[in-house]
Amino acid sequence: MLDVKGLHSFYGTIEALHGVEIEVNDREIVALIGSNGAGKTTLLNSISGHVTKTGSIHFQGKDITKLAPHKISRSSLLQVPEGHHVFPGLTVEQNLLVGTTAEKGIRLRAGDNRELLDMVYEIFPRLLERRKQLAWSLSGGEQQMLAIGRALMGKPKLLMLDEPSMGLAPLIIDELFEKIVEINKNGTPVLLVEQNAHLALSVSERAYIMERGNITLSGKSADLLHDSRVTEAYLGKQKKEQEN
Ligand SMILES: Nc1ncnc2c1ncn2[C@@H]1O[C@H](COP(=O)(O)OP(=O)(O)OP(=O)(O)O)[C@@H](O)[C@H]1O
Repeated sequence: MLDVKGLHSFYGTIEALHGVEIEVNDREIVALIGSNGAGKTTLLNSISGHVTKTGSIHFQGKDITKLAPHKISRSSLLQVPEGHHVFPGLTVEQNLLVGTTAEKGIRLRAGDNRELLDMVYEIFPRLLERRKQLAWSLSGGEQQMLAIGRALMGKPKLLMLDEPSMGLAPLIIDELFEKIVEINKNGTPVLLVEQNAHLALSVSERAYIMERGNITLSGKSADLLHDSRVTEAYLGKQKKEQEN
């Protein structure tokens, strides 16, 4: 499905990723874990075509290494960036309809997209309740659901989520992650960037641990959940954050 080999990514002359290799298979949730600055966002942005790189990225057997970002998203490899990016002055439903434009040209009429809207509303009933509300008036959790819902409107063949739990209260995070599992069970593979190692490992099949631009550990999430190297790295990060 997604196969990244020997990936080196650059900001100007600075190399941020040093030969990263990951793969995501059909139907999997794969987690990418690491502390601040490890290179997780850079990896997602490299896959979606926003960062200069060398190496190779294949998606569904096609070489997408050199494709422009809009062409990559047209092949239904869709990314939900960090932070709850919504169009604040549009309603919930208008935000969702914008999600269909990447693939098919502009079509902002609900009627043309009824099935897709119904599918998103079934996963996120809260968005249905709030469909006429302006997006700025939603809570952080609802905005994150809307950002994910908008990506679902593009019928992703792979969904890349960057820190969906960022800034959300624990109960909302639990609800959001149940939805992510549901989306995956409906057939969409997910590459999930998440600093909360425990949460990420609990919902994923496999995981990669990133440190300073390298993958340092990978394996089945169930095994990594009990691996002292993971626990220690995660607790180390928490400790550092508490000190700051
Ligand atoms: N636009 C940029 N220009 C220059 N350097 C950057 C840029 N974005 C990220 N970096 C650097 O690349 C490295 C990886 O950062 P990245 O944001 O990918 O890490 P991350 O694991 O996603 O961390 P976070 O959890 O903070 O988002 C860091 O050293 C960071 O300072």
